[in-house]
Amino acid sequence: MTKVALVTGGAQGIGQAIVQRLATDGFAVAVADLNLELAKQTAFELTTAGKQAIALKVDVRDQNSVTAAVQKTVSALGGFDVIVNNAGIGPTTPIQTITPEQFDQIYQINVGGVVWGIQAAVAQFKKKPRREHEIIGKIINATSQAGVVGNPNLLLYSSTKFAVRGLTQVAARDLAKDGITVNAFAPGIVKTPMMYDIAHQVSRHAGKDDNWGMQTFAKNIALGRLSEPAEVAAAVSFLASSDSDYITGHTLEVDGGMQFN
Ligand SMILES: NC(=O)C1=CN([C@@H]2O[C@H](COP(=O)(O)OP(=O)(O)OC[C@H]3O[C@@H](n4cnc5c(N)ncnc54)[C@H](O)[C@@H]3O)[C@@H](O)[C@H]2O)C=CC1
Ligand SMILES: CC(=O)C(C)=O
Repeated sequence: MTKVALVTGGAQGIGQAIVQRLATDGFAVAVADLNLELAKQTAFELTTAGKQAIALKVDVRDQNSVTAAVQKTVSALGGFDVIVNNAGIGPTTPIQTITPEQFDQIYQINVGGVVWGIQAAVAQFKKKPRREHEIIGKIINATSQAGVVGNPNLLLYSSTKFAVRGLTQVAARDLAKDGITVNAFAPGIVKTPMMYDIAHQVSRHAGKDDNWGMQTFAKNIALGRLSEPAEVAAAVSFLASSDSDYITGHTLEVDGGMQFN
C-alpha cells in the first residue's frame, strides 16, 4: 500500500526538497504550509510529474489547524505513516532587542508546532492495527546545528532547536511501546530563503554585504561548502524509511561536519 507523509513548511526550502524526495521514494505527500499558494504550486509540480500530492494550509502555532491538516491528509490520501515537523522561523535576535512578542512567536512555531504535530500524528498512528514490535509511524523533527551548539545572534532560534532535540528524546521514549519512532535532523547551512535572510541580517548588523554573512557561517564547515536542500532531504528519506526502524530518539546531523558528537 502507498505510504502517506505530511511535511509542514513543505512549500519552500528544505521542506519542499523533502516532499519532492519522499514523493520520489513512493510516498503520497501532503504539502502543508502557511503559504497555501506556494504549497499548491509545489503539489501541482508533483502531480504533473505523476506523483500523488495534495496542498494544505496549516498554521503550526495552532493545535486545531495541525490536527485538521492531519485529518484532511488521512481523508484525501487514505492513511498516515510519517510526519515531518519541518516548519520553522529563524529571526536573528540580538539579546537586548528581544521582545515578549518575538519570544512567543518563535517558541509557538518552532517548539509548539512540533508538539502539535507529534500529538496529531500519534492520534492517527494509534488507530492502526499493529503486530508486536512493528513500527507503525515515524515522527521526524527539524532541529539544527544551532540546536547542538549555541549560535551567536540566534538566542531564541538556537534555544528552540535545543528544545526540539530534547522533546524528540522524550517522545521517543514515551512512544516506543506504541511502535512509533521519533527522530530529528539537524541541517547546517542550507541554501534556502531562511538562511539567506539570516545571512542578510547578520551582515547588516556587522555593516557588511550579504555574502560576508554566508561566508562567515560557511567557515566552520569541514566539507568546505554550503548545503543543498536535497542533501537534507536525503537524510530525512532514510529516517522515513524502514531502513531506520531500529533508530529512535536520535538527531541526525547533516551539516558537512560543523559539529562532531
Ligand atoms: N536553512 C538552513 O540553513 C537551516 C534550516 N533549518 C531548519 O529547517 C527547517 C526549514 O528551514 P528552511 O527551509 O530554511 O526555511 P524557509 O523559511 O525557507 O521555509 C520555511 C517554510 O515554513 C513555512 N512556515 C513558516 N511558519 C509557518 C507556520 N506557522 N505554519 C506553517 N508553515 C510555516 C513557510 O511558509 C515556509 O514555506 C526549519 O525548521 C529550520 O529551522 C535548520 C538548520 C539550517
Ligand atoms: C538557520 C540555522 O539553523 C542555522 C544557521 O544553523
